[in-house]
Amino acid sequence: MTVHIHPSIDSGVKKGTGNFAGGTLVCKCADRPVKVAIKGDVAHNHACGCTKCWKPEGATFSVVAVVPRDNVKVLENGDKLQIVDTSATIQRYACKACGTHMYGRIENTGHPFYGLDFIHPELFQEGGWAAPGFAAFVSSVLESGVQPGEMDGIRARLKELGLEPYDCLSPPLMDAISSHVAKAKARAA
Ligand SMILES: N[C@@H](CCC(=O)N[C@@H](CSCO)C(=O)NCC(=O)O)C(=O)O
Ligand SMILES: [Zn+2]
Ligand SMILES: [Zn+2]
Repeated sequence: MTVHIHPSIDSGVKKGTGNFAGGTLVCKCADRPVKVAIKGDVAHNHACGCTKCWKPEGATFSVVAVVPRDNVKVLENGDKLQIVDTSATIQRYACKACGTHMYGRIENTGHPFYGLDFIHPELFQEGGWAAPGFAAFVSSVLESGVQPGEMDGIRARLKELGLEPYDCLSPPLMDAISSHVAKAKARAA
């Protein structure tokens, strides 16, 4: 059986150019699409199996990356944006008309990833952004209706695509989170 992960990587992960200067994210609306300008390339691009990240129709995973929040600017039709879940750590700004998440922002200044916004690079009207490098929250796809018996095939396909599967974030990102927590604890002691 064919395992579908995400339309932008199902036929292979396309390498970034290494010098992507940024571009414009565009939602799916034919009328008055929301446009968001991003300066510079994305970092920590990954496939995410969590239930909160936006996935295009039929995808099992999202593809999501981070950029500095100061590099994100709503260009057009920002009146169509609304926060999906104001209680979530990542406040995802989605188009009210088509549901596409345009960027996700962390407002908690104490969060390890404060200062970084989450975006979906497939929404760039330009190509060449840094490719996804791993898969995160893989076991979480079970929360979206994937059957346990499908997990071996999903993990095997992710490996085949060169996206090492993790059930949380990648080791470098988990290390960054724990280092941040350790420093915060040391400061408070
Ligand atoms: N099993 C849960 C996991 C959700 C989760 O913790 N998602 C991560 C990663 S999102 C980008 O990689 C997270 O940081 N979430 C914070 C938030 O979404 O606000 C599920 O699947 O829902
Ligand atoms: Zn839209
Ligand atoms: Zn996610």
